[in-house]
Amino acid sequence: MSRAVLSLGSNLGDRRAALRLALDVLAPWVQAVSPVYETAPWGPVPQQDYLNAVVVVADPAASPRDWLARAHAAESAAGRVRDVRWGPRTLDVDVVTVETAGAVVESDDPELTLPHPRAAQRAFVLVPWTALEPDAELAGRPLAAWLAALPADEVDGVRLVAAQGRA
Ligand SMILES: Nc1ncnc2c1ncn2[C@@H]1O[C@H](COP(=O)(O)OP(=O)(O)OP(=O)(O)O)[C@@H](O)[C@H]1O
Ligand SMILES: Nc1nc2c(c(=O)[nH]1)N=C(CO)CN2
Repeated sequence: MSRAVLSLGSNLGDRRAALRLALDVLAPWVQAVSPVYETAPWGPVPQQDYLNAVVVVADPAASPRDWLARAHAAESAAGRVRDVRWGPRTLDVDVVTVETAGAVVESDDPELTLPHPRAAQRAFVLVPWTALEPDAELAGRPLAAWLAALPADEVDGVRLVAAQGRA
């Protein structure tokens, strides 16, 4: 069994529609969908607030590359154009972590680095993931510990807007 945690984000166009589209593309594999949060932009690029959520997906046969391909398929369905790094986008789907047969996959391949190297610094990933799996670990450390290490204003910048995954 392959199980993955995917992060969804949108801050361009109809943000709710983009998250819904991602859930539609990923529907065959979705096990759980977090609440939706409105989040202050992370990173150096000034831009609009995002809607973010996290989904847990599973598939007996998927490889880590399959999850990346499915993430990219969802982004393409939302018309994502790749331009500015960390800039605004209709839909961003990142592969946060993958488990195969219960073991966390580790990879330093630039095309698919696992676990995602910046997830632990992102309240917009940690808060929705914690809502789904409060006892989960990332890179060997509980999510709560990563969150406690972040500046309070970054965590406060993640605001619940919809209690269920369908925004
Ligand atoms: N865990 C991962 N999840 C998604 N993409 C990844 C991952 N590891 C490496 N990549 C590579 O990163 C490339 C750029 O991805 P993307 O455009 O989503 O980056 P970004 O959202 O601007 O920045 P970030 O990677 O910090 O989220 C992708 O083409 C992909 O091959
Ligand atoms: N809050 C928030 N900030 C971001 C996000 C995101 O999904 N949420 N995605 C980015 C693209 O890399 C850059 N900054």
